[in-house]
Amino acid sequence: MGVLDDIVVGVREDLAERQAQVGLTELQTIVATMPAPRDMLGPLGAPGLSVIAEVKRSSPSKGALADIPDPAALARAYAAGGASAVSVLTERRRFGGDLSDLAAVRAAVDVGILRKDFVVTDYQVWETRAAGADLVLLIVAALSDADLARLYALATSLGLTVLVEVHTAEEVRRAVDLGARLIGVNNRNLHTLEVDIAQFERLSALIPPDRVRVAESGLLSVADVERVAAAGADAVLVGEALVKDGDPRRAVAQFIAAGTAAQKGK
Ligand SMILES: O=P(O)(O)OC[C@@H](O)[C@@H](O)c1c[nH]c2ccccc12
Repeated sequence: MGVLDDIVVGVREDLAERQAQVGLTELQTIVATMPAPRDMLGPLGAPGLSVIAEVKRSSPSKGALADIPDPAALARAYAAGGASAVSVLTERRRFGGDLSDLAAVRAAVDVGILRKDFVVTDYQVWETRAAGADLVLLIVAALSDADLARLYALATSLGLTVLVEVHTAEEVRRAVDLGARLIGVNNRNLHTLEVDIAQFERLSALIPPDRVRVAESGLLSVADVERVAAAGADAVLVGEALVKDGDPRRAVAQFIAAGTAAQKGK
């Protein structure tokens, strides 16, 4: 089994526990009382490079990255630096995240929030919406076409913006056929955990220009951000470089400025 399949097994076990605590009907009742999620395609597709800044404690590839005792404080720094959205990892076993991190971030910032997890069931989509997220990640490599289409339709009907994640040309085709408006190229192969920023450069050209393009993972320096911005990225999704930086607010602002200049220089 690749790493991705392994992770999904654990995710399904944890999910069964949460589902035993809070039923689907209860989630639906909560959602019915909530305001609509924020529009995210507008801000992410706007001129200039957008940053989606991630709250990430650890990862299967790198192990522990940062303790992050106060996710809300980190999210506030990201927003102050100009991040268009904050991504919150809610997977527990490998990434050290939790839905309570998302709730804390929701209470702290007014920018968009992406729930970053391995969503494979309808229940998780409702859970994402009930937690106050505006965006949800769907990973093409983890889903059949039928599941991908069903989860995409459900998320969209709940007002969520879906970030559809791809890593190969075939997955780009599946995302485009689905009608995905927001497509993220993960530079990390989730089966082997290998990272190659050139993956964005290769696949970006296959994504129609009317879609919003996100470069994800492995962007560690200003030069990395400039490279993907010049290759057509509308937004970048960054975790490690920001959680390890002593001044995340400055780091976000610097990525936005450098990436925006690199887009113009194309
Ligand atoms: O920490 P990095 O290399 O900047 O990566 C952030 C983000 O792209 C990464 O966390 C990620 C992208 N897609 C995922 C899917 C599941 C878990 C994690 C991810």
